[in-house]
Amino acid sequence: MATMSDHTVQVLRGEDDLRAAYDLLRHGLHAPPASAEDWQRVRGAYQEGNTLGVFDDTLIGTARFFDSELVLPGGDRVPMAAVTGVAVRPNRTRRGVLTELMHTQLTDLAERGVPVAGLVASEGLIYGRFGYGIATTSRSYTVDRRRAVPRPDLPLGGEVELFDLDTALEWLPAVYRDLAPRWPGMMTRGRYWWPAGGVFMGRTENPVTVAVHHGPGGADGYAVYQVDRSDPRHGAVLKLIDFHYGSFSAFAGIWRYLLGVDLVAEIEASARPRDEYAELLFTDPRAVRATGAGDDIWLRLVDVPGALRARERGQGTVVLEVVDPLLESNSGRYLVSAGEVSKVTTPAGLRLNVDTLAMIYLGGWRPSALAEAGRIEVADPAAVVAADSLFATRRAAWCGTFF
Ligand SMILES: CC(=O)SCCNC(=O)CCNC(=O)[C@H](O)C(C)(C)COP(=O)(O)OP(=O)(O)OC[C@H]1O[C@@H](n2cnc3c(N)ncnc32)[C@H](O)[C@@H]1OP(=O)(O)O
Repeated sequence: MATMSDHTVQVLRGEDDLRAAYDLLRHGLHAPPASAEDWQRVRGAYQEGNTLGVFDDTLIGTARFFDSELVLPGGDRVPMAAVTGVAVRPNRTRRGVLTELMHTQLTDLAERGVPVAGLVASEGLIYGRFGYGIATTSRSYTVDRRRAVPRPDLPLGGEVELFDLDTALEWLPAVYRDLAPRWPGMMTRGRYWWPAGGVFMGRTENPVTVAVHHGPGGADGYAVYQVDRSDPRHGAVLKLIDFHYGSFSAFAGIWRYLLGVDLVAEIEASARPRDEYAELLFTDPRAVRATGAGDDIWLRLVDVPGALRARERGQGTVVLEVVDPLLESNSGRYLVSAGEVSKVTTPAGLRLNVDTLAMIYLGGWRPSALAEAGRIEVADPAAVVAADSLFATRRAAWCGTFF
């Protein structure tokens, strides 16, 4: 495909090469080599033609993606390349191997016409230079079970049924698919997500339970969890591994169930939506304690005008000058309003890099905050006000899917 002086980048197709790519990833992440059984489970996540390998005398770098769809403000979806499996052999880092991979992958995605790419970053310094920006964020919280009493006005919720993980994995894909997505930034989980997603959910010594909530129309939410009893001084901690629902009533119903699980002192909810207000559930809002916050999904707008057109936009008109050194055809000035996105030659009110555009794309950050921080150059102060209103969303953006 592409060559550097001492590297070649290729699409990996053979079974041995794909397995080597998975082992290289595990090595890079300091995980032990995969057993034959692990590999058999994860193999299905490798979508044909989407895994790159860099070689010198051996495989020294890899990256792959699988097809997904991103839920946009307004509810429409766009195809998203979900990028994952990125690693460079530890004795070959910092000599441009990832750069080569990212350039090859993004050029390929642009040729395929994929409008956006997304990833979950292992570190914060890696992906900005390739045009990725933090598009969604999350907060983590714990609930003190003994203090958490449901408010009397809380919806009652429905019945909860319990399953072990292997049984649940047979139909959980359909439950997740049929839930109404509540947050911009959520993604579809197709057949290439579940093999690795299932392994990820089961990665604990403790039994994993799946609680499925049934509302009037059938399954409308579920919580995958494990209970950790390793610290007897604190009592057991129920840890949510995957938690999705299509309505507030399902949210409340699942919480009612979780509060009833015996021996549990605390319930830990990690990487949840910033506006998932568990505080609203309980008579004492301080039963909920925020324990952290962080970046969730990073996005790369591969086709800037296509991506901008696809999302619902608020009131206002602004001319944005976008700078994209890696995918040059994105660079230029765009008039953006509720009804129009078009390339123009008129002066721009705001100038920003493509990674910063990804940060405002799902409403995850306010343009005015980014302007204040120097991430957006302001030629016309009125353009900041317009951009705030154009890109605002009703709910905080959240992805909630690990890959
Ligand atoms: C989506 C996912 O899969 S996330 C998982 C990512 N993988 C991992 O974290 C596994 C462990 N890490 C690695 O395998 C490698 O260090 C990688 C893939 C992160 C980086 O690969 P490299 O080949 O070293 O990157 P490359 O040499 O192209 O670096 C390009 C630039 O980014 C910088 N950079 C790369 N990785 C990092 C990092 N982790 N921290 C800080 N800077 C970094 C380099 O210093 C370089 O900067 P420069 O151009 O100013 O010199």
